[in-house]
Amino acid sequence: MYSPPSLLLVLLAPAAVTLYFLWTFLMLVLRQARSPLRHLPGPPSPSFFMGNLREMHDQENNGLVARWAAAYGSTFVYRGFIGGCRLMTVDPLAVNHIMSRGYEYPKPDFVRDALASMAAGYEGLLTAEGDMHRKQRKILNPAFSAAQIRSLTPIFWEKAIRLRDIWLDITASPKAFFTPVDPFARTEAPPSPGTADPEPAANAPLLSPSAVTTSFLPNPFAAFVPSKSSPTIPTVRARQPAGSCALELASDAPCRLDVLPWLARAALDVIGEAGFGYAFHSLEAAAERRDYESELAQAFGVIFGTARKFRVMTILQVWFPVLRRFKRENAAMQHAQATMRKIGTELIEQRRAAVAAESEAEKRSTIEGDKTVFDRDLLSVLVRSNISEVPGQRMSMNELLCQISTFLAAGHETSASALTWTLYALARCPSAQVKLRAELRSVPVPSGPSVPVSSPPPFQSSFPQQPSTPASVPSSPACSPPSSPTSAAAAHDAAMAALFDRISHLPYLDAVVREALRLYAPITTTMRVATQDDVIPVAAPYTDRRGRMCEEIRVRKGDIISVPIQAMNKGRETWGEDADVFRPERWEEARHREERCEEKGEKGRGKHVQGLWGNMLTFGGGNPVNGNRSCIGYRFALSEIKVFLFVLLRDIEFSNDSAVEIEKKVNVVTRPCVKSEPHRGNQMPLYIRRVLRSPSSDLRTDRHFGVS
Ligand code: HEM
Repeated sequence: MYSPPSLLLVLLAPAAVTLYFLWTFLMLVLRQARSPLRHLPGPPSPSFFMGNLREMHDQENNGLVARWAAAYGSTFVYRGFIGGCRLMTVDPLAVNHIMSRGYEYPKPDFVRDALASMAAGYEGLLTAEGDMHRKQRKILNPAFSAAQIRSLTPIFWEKAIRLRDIWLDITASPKAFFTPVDPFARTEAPPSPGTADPEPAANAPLLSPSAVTTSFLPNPFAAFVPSKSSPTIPTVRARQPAGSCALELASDAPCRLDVLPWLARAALDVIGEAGFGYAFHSLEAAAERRDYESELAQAFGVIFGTARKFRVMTILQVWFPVLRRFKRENAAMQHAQATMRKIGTELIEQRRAAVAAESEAEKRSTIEGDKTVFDRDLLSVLVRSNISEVPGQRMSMNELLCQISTFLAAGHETSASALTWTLYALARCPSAQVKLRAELRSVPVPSGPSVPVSSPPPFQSSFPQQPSTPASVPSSPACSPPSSPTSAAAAHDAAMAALFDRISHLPYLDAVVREALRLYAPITTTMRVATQDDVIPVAAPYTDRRGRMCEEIRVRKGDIISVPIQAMNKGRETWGEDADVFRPERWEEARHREERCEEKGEKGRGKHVQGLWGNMLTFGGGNPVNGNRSCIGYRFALSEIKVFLFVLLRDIEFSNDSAVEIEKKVNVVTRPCVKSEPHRGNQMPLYIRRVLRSPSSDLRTDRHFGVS
């Protein structure tokens, strides 16, 4: 029976709530006022409420961090909400100290919250902290070993070849093609169904979703717009790009193509199959202009794509954690999350059965003295950890489901962004492109009869998938003629594996990838919070606001720290006066310098930043003992990028229209935008054309779309 709340309760409840808010606010203001960071130099704050956050919105295009560093030194503070000081440092020693203490300097709660909505919770590798993270990292590491990544390369080859063939088809008949909807274009308001014009005039405004970015909160990745309700966007226009030069003998007129959605789709297909044996068929869906996407792709898009607008509530949730419980989730989001869970569970169950069967077979083969290679692909690793009886190696079902979302998200948009910017850099630097193509073409590729590529069996869902067509590439001429499909496949795999090894060590390809990832780091900034008072060493002493010379940075528990990855990758002290210029040769020069030093028995120049890769922070940094938060998928990404560049660049010439100004828009991942067309959202229009004397028959795939 309903009993009315007592009057005392009615009076006390609002008072308690008010007290909570006042107390929390007071504590926050007090904490900020007592932070030793307040003594550090830094730019003036244009707004009490927003601090410098609005200024930072466009920091990747206006060199803000470099300007601040020039004005205030390598270590300074900027202001966050209600004037809170946030540390920003480009000092390598300080950055190493922070990044190598992943558990003492975790991601701030508001960053974790934003990532958690993308990674479906707090139990994925991106969002887990402390012991849970340590355990997960240990379990997952084998799935990202060099040998394991090598075994995934057939999928990279297949997708790269498919994309190349689609693009070559486009160069052959540009009018027949349309730019697909970017599966991860951030949308503000999805266009209403039925507005799509299948063949609008070439100069018609593009009905692209408009971009929404917030620089102060790392928003979950982006929006998937099911093509049913989305416009088809014609950006293929036969027009000579201003300032383009004939790089080599090229056929056809160059046609304008928004490469971003194609690369996003290719990368999604790669991580789906390589990570979980799930065939998104995202490239095919676009190439065949199908009006449906896979069930998981749709759900994925809704979850990651809900554009997070700047709301007062968002800020309040940063200050008052209790408000985070009142996050609204609409019906579409709930449905998408349920779908993700359902498919995730099905994927896991399917693989669990396979792993159990394999386990039995292994037991038998051990008895018989035979040796079975145990699968180490990501999903199998996850599933095995779920059934493990060792507590330290066991992940719960919820952790498993979080990892699926985490890796789908973390593993595809970053790679797509990296590839997009690399093509852009090469389009703007014809000499580098020609040099790279010459190197790539100097590598003989296997030729011969087509044989099926061995890739993980596609996941069977209720989604009306196309029958999976295995990619085919020729087997190596060096191999003896295949006597059976199995031996032919093995021969082919061996030939392609050898080709992969070869391209992994191509010096100019490596230099191009490094230089592109230096200048166009897909993740431009990361944030950390101090969990205890600490003293951070610096390489360059600085003068604080009181005129004192400081040789360290004092931080207090709760202080927020920004690590400007991109700005550090462009630091003149490390990279020289031409740090802003795309010049792959700098990597060759550095290598020669190091070789000379080694010959003389001297130590090299030494690392400036102990980043995971190439002295850069592009893939983050970390220390296995005290919290390794560096990118677990960096080998995966580098292999994927190199294979795609190898396949695409050999046959296709890329150029750009120098009148079209491209800007960076940061939304966790850095994506391109045309400055004069912000309403069109993220895009990267380039001009492509087939390079003549193309060895396009060298690397082939059984295409079930397009023309030859
Ligand atoms: C060019 C491509 C990529 C770039 C530039 C990149 C960059 C990064 C960076 C900077 C971090 C650290 C973030 C931080 O500390 O705040 C990170 C973490 C991570 N990356 Fe990547 N990533 C790429 C590709 C991938 C791929 C392909 C995968 C998976 C297949 C992946 C999975 C992850 C995961 C799971 C984490 C979290 C690791 C942890 O906290 O232990 N990334 N990535």
